[in-house]
Amino acid sequence: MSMGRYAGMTTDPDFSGAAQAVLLRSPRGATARVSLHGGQVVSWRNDRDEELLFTSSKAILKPPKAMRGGIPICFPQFGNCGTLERHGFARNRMWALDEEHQPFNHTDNSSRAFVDLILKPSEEDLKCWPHCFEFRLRISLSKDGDLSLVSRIRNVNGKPFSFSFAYHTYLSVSDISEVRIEGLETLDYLDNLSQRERHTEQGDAITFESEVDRVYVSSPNVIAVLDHEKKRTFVIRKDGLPDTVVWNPWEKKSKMIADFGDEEYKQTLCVDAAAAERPITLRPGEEWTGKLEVSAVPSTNCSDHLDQPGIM
Ligand SMILES: O=P(O)(O)OC[C@H]1O[C@@H](O)[C@H](O)[C@@H](O)[C@@H]1O
Repeated sequence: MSMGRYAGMTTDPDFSGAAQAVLLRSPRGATARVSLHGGQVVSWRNDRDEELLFTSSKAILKPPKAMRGGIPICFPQFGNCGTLERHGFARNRMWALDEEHQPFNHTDNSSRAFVDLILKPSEEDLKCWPHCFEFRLRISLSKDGDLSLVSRIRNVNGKPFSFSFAYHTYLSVSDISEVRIEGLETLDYLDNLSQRERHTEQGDAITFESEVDRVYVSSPNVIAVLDHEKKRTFVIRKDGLPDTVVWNPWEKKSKMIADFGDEEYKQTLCVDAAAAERPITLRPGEEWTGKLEVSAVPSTNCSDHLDQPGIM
């Protein structure tokens, strides 16, 4: 693996998974670990070394399946809406470092630690999803430790293809009953717990008392997840991704998931920037970009962050 051409990046000697991983370190000491298996962010820590993403104590760190936690990439299918394995194959594949290192024009890299990964379909992938693509993923940490993921998917096929997508983000929270989401009020959502029936959210911030599995459609590009007990707010910004998926398996479902602890539903909330309701279609030669940026800020300062409109 060539090092040094990626700012702030080294191989990760501490990662106990079987796949190779890299460690990003921001100038102020925040870190992110990225596994080449799945192109998955498996850890994100602030400059006080507090972990901000959830990893299950029962997570299986060995391929072929994605580890339970961090940020698995769902592509080319979100959920079970299609013929592929749930959430598509990208999260279960080995990614490579992108040696071509193409410039991502919209990003100022001078103060970021970053790594570029690439996924191309294997012969096996093409048998179940016969579309040639190049998926470039840049994962970066800003000077202040904000985590960003930029995906660029190019159609290198002779025919159009369509896909759905999500950054399946397992946030670490103190206790799910102390958490609320602001920014999804009054929106329509598809309820995965009742055959994707369409409902409209009430006017209040979203809180949690039971299993939730919803696709909020056409959601705003900035939302906030407030953790009252930790006095921490995650500010989630997205671009190119119309929907937000909110998932917590709660008590009964947790017990049915082999690589998830019975009580761990209390310590995590999945909030995914996604293109889930309507697929994205790319004509030959076209490229799509979908961005996610997550900041973790003390709740008292979060209004400053919510006022900042742009992403990356
Ligand atoms: O267990 P998996 O395949 O990682 O999926 C976890 C969950 O991911 C969520 O995004 C889906 O909305 C849920 O329906 C699903 O159960």
